[in-house]
Amino acid sequence: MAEPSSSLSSSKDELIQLIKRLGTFLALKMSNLFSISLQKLDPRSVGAIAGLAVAIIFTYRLMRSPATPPRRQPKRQAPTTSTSATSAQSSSTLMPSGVCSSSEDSRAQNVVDEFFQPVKPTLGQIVRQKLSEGRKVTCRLLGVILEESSPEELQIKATVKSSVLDVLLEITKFCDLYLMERVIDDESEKNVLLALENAGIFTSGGLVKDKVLFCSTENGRTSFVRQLEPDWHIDTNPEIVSQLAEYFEQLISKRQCHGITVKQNGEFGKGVFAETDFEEEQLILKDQMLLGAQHSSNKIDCLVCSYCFQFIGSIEQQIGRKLYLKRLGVSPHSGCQNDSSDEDEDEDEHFVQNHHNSENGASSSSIGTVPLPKMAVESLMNGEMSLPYSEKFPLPSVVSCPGRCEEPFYCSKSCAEADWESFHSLLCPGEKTKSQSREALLKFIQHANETNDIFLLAAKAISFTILRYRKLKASLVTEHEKSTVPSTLGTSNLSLLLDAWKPISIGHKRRWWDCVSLPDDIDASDEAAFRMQMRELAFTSLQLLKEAIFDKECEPLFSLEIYGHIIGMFELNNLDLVVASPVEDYFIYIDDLPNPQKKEAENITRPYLDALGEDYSVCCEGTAFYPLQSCMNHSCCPNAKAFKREEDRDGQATIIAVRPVCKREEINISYIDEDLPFEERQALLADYGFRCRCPRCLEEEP
Ligand SMILES: C[S@@+](CC[C@H](N)C(=O)[O-])C[C@H]1O[C@@H](n2cnc3c(N)ncnc32)[C@H](O)[C@@H]1O
Repeated sequence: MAEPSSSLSSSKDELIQLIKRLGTFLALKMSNLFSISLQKLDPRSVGAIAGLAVAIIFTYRLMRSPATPPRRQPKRQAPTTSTSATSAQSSSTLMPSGVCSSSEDSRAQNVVDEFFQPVKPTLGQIVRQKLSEGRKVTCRLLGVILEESSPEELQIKATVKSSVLDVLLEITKFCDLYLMERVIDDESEKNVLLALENAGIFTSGGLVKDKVLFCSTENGRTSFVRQLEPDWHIDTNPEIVSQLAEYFEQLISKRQCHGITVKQNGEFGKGVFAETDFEEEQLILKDQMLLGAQHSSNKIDCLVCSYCFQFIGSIEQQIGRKLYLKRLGVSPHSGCQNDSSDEDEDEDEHFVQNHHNSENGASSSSIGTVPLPKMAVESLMNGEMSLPYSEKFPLPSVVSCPGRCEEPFYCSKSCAEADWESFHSLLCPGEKTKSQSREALLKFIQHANETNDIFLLAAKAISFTILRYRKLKASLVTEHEKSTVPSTLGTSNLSLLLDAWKPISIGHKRRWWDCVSLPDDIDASDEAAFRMQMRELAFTSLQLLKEAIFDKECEPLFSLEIYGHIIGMFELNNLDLVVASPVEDYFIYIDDLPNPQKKEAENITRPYLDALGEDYSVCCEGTAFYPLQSCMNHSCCPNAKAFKREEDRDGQATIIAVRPVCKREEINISYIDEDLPFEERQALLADYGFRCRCPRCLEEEP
């Protein structure tokens, strides 16, 4: 074994100093790294590893997900999202994709490496081991890759540390590496790029210039990291690491749920942990959704506020509207209508007949729907007719869209304004829209309704980010106008966009077409072609959206990569949005009345109940992304569940303890029906990209 060189001893001194300054955990981590390098590597490599070790001290393990999730058939049990769109499933048009990703190449390389395991591990193997097979790494430049330690120095020159070059090149071989730094001016950017170029990082290593990112603030770096979601981030500034946790602290304090915290769970990314003890059935968290949408097909059944998702109007309006739309034959997908005017006379006949039946105590509600005459339906809709005891179930009155489009309705002016400000102003096909083309918008909406309504939620995510970006920019302009400090405007558009994207960046993501579960009717041999079709479907949807709301300053948002990751985030994180219907409560109330009130009330309500048929009261159904709940990991023996109580009548997610939870315990929910047998559970969880190793699974594993 070669002797340590002098550069090695100075690196060793540097490490000893750092070990003294830092806590036991970090010291252990670093000394492990160092001891391997001392024993197995030649001096040059030892110097390189030691150089990187200085940086790794402040690494932050981020959002780690398994590199190659095992994929199985079938499926998630209750896909809250998207998944596969019907129009894209026809096997006759399936084409093999023939695509081989760079990550597949590097995986192949890994296998080869492992097969021919040399006696001494190579530098590549050690780096890989240290990064625990992480596939994406972000790293700051100052003090880690570069000799310089301040942005001011970069204005004059930039010098790549020779001691880290080998490790850096090694990382670029199997990881997606992004380098980032705060710079003061364009000259600094040029100096950095030149230094990296001269060091051969763009030629010998796999790095491209686009992956060297510059921002004008320290916060910008945090935003980059959030956006890129690396497995590892390497930094010299411990504040950056703590900033990454700050967002969740703010959310927790806003929701006034002080009993929890979000931190790395040490195995599979973020997790939610108890900060206090919880009793069985105690509320752990009420999480306000970040993005949510009612399913298109559910809009006929329930009229809800498009922002908070509570039922609106009145019991009469809920029933009348549903019967009215049913009469018109409105299809949730096409919005098409059948002319039913000729049938009115027949229906009057039915109504009389049915009314008699109900007076005789006969019920047809379980047999099928019995249509009502037009007038009876319309008088319910327009408030002329009121149902007995409906005043016991008051609902907020309906507020229309401020942009004067036909569709979203709200429970209050404040919800209407909040929706307008956050999402809808860009997506409104009404006359006051802020989109660039109402026609294009209508085409996008129609395409989503005909294929997959998850695209409507993805559009919300993009609109949300653009509108946030514009607000952030406007507030910067206002600040600049007030102050005499030189403006940083113009140099920081990307960092501003990343700030706007921050709330969405935190969700665990994979590309939709890579993680969407394979539908039952698609043969495993057609999987590649199916995934290709999903990608193409997303591409078409994105083009339509682009025509409607494209914004040059937010161009990165309109890439297929981002669009795919947004939808993939819904796939892996979303909860079903469920709000119970007050119509059900109403009919139960009538049924529970004592006689003779019950009989009198039923004489009026029975025809409506019969006309509604079996699905007389349907919940509001949709899908939503919840920022805190989405950090909860899965267990087949969970200590919590997402559960709507009687009083939870809006779109918030409610997480309840299912057994006593102790302080510092991780809060787990089950993503699937945990009563299923072991193999079925694992098959369903494969769609989330992991194999469960909770205590129950370990015990039940054959
Ligand atoms: C809803 S997210 C949970 C939060 C996630 N850990 C993060 O960092 O954002 C779901 C993802 O977390 C990971 N995950 C959750 N529970 C897990 C478990 N029991 N074992 C392994 N990975 C898990 C999987 O990658 C899954 O797709």
